[in-house]
Amino acid sequence: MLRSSLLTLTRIGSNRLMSTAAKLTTVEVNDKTGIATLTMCRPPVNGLNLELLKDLSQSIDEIESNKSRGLILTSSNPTIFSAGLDILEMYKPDKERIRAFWTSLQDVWLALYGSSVPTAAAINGHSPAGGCLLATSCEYRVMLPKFTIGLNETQLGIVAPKWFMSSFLSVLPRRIAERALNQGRMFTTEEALQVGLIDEVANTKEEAIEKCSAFIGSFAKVNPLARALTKQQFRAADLQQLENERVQDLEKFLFFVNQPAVQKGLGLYLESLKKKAKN
Ligand SMILES: CCCCCCCC/C=C\CC(=O)SCCNC(=O)CCNC(=O)[C@H](O)C(C)(C)COP(=O)(O)OP(=O)(O)OC[C@H]1O[C@@H](n2cnc3c(N)ncnc32)[C@H](O)[C@@H]1OP(=O)(O)O
Repeated sequence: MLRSSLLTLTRIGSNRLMSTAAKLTTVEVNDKTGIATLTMCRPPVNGLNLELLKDLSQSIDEIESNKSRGLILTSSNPTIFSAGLDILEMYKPDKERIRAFWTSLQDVWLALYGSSVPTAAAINGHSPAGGCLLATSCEYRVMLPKFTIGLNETQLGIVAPKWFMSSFLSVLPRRIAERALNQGRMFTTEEALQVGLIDEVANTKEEAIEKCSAFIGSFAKVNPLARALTKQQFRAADLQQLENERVQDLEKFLFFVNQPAVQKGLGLYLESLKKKAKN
């Protein structure tokens, strides 16, 4: 039975819907294909805060242990896949909470990038920074037109850690990845397709999910264990590097984020977002 004690399970047509009590994510398993759709639903912008990250971890673990045939990551917001890390977690942070926050982000990345099941992202909205990290941790990306995706950290005066770069580099040629990261470049859907940051464009979320399902279905005749071990061998060095350096990575993040100049930059950026929202 596809559920844990923290999950409720409902049936919608041929799909089983599992959702966490807090409902920051839902997991819907298609009974015909066996593919799980993991949907982020944290209004207003799917900002990755501690609770959403914990939910994501739990849902990925569920999908992994329930032997779903694949995982499709998407958003319930019609214009935003994820706005990336919730800046409020990093601005004037609480000492204990920010440790748990960063550790949970590491957990999500390790689980998603290292997942044994085929993964795809149906990017149905903007996907900056941490949103791009989630999308590039998947094996395949289908995006809707007129949105943007990229690692814009340098634009915010912050530095993407090595493992963000690993995900980016698993998708893009090194020269393009390096330049885009240095510039903090956000790509339009069309540009992302051109450089290979995404694999396909779809006109609707449903079409994006179909295309992701078709990608996952392309492994139907491949031995699942051989496929999973092959994927993990490709990703082993990146995963091992973070496993080995988890504590140092956390300390580096804490040191960096607590620098007065970084706090000032984050404050100004938050203000500019709020001003933009008011206009
Ligand atoms: C070596 C170790 C060092 C480690 C250093 C740290 C590394 C950190 C790594 C990753 C960084 C990140 O992920 S930082 C987050 C980056 N994200 C962004 O820059 C996106 C910012 N948001 C936007 O561009 C837009 O909001 C949007 C395109 C995503 C959506 O636009 P839309 O017009 O639809 O919505 P609004 O802009 O009006 O926003 C609504 C509402 O949400 C608030 N908001 C938006 N994004 C964030 C966010 N990331 N965190 C917190 N809050 C966010 C925005 O302020 C509005 O709030 P109010 O309604 O209260 O005004």
